[in-house]
Amino acid sequence: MTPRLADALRDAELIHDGATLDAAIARMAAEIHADYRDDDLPPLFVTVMHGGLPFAAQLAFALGELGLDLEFDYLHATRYRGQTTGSGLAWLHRPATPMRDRRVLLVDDILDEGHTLHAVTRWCEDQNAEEVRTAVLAVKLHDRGLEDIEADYVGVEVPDRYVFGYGMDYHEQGRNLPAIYALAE
Ligand SMILES: O=P(O)(O)OC[C@H]1O[C@H](OP(=O)(O)OP(=O)(O)O)[C@H](O)[C@@H]1O
Ligand code: HPA
Repeated sequence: MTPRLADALRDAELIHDGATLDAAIARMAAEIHADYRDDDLPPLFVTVMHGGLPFAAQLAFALGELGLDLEFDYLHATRYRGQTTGSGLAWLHRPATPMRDRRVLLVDDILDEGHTLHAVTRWCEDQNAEEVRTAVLAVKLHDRGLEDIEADYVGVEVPDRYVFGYGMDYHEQGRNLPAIYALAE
């Protein structure tokens, strides 16, 4: 039987509340705006589904308020598939927009071991993107990650525990919680 979100939430620890995440996203938007505002073309803003969706939406509105236009696309690559440990990466959807000579900004919820961002960054580079940058809402603190994988824009840090909320799932539940929680240990 699928574990229930309500049971997990009862014992979970609140790691970052909504106000903290809003502030982190506003700061990231200011950094991104400063880096892209002089470009002729808008950045190709690629949401990594499913987890990146809520963060990407908030970040896109924050950038719109600052006056930075974006061209949207998305990809879906998953290695957790509703589980709490990762395995091989499966591509479920690749972006359709030609990337040649574009500045691509990949937007995801979490950088954990780094395999997902590494693979999707490499794929965009193989499409001859001019540049590929990454924005993640959360980075997990541990030393199991791929070497040399760092996001260009980071919202918050989370402890080395399974976290959920703000896009991240607990057995495909809880993605629309407006805060980040850690499962009880
Ligand atoms: O750094 P990593 O260890 O590779 O983990 C990070 C990835 O894992 C999650 O995706 P998931 O595979 O759960 O797919 P989902 O977004 O559809 O839930 C998350 O959204 C990141 O894309
Ligand atoms: O801690 C996590 N929570 C949710 N999804 C994830 N994908 C990688 N790590 C995590």
